[in-house]
Amino acid sequence: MSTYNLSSLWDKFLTFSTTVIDIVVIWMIILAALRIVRGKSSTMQIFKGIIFVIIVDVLAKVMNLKTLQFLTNMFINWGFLAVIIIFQPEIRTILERLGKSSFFSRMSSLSGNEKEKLVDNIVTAVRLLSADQTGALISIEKSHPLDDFIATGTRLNSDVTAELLTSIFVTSTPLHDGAVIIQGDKIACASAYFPPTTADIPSRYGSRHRAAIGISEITDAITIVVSEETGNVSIAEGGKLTTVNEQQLRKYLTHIIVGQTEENGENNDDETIIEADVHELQTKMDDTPAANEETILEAGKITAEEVIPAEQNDTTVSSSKHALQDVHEAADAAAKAASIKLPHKKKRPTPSYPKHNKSNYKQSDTSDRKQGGER
Ligand SMILES: Nc1ncnc2c1ncn2[C@@H]1O[C@H](COP(=O)(O)OP(=O)(O)OP(=O)(O)O)[C@@H](O)[C@H]1O
Repeated sequence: MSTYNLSSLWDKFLTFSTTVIDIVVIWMIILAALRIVRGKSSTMQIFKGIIFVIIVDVLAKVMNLKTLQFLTNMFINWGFLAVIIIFQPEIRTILERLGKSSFFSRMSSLSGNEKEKLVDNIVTAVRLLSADQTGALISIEKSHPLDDFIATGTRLNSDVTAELLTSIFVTSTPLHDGAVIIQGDKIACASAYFPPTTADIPSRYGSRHRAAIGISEITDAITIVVSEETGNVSIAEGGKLTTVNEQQLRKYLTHIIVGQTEENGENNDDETIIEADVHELQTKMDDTPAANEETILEAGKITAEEVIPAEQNDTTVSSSKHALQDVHEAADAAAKAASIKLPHKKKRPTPSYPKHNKSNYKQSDTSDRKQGGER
């Protein structure tokens, strides 16, 4: 084969490759833009309008329609400026994401076994925290680095184990306040501060849930919240909070971290968990239904004096070491039946607490300490 033929073949190959790269890049940009505008109906309409004009322009060129071509050209030339102005927030989001994304995120460097172990440890810890009604806030870093938030807490860089996670949130320990951040298979820090959301959310959600939603609005992290008040477990992602049970949590984390869906599960509702909003799932870890919406809506109107003192309940104070919790549960049940919402158990007046046995004193003390120690 002559040198001329070889060089012409090489030129053709180069032209073909650059055309393919060009098409792939444009396609990726369109996909990224679609992903961002999806769900925002007004932006989507404008986006569809632009695509329509581009199609008309191509057709006008193919069919050699001069006037139509002049009009679409005018629109495209000037429309470019208009698009930058109209899509300013979206363009900002794209650029921010490009800047923040770490292509080789810590999670992706873990082996399959390490990822499964990670899911297992998190789920076990959350189960224990939920059963104990110990409040917790755990964020799992995905592609957006959480270093800025880690800097607000106490650095740990320890392996993720269920034991360590549960110990961190024990209220008598110095690190329990704030959030734990998980990077890869390490607990990067505890006691981190997240900017709370300013969104209008139901009053039953306090600062812990606001912080979880807040971080999920500005990063792609998955944040798990365990409510101290109810033991409910929720996942905050993309500005949405969804209450989940243990099975749903495991399935969701497996889907996100290991990257696969459990095939044998009868309940194939990952998408529901991702898409459902705050009102939809109200399942406690043990599948006990949570308080109903009306009860919760009353929350703001209840004063400490309206708490039903433990002694007035029919319930006999249990001699078990969970006596205080039994009393709270009985009081909550009575209040729920009467369609009222009790304040958080920490805020109930002292007469609510039985003072009969040692364990009750212990828990009462912890409760007081907690109140003093909280931000
Ligand atoms: N901005 C924040 N960043 C990190 N952690 C926070 C933030 N705000 C509150 N917290 C944590 O949440 C705790 C207070 O939770 P609070 O009771 O107000 O919220 P909640 O949403 O009602 O949760 P719960 O159902 O557990 O009571 C704080 O002690 C702290 O540990």
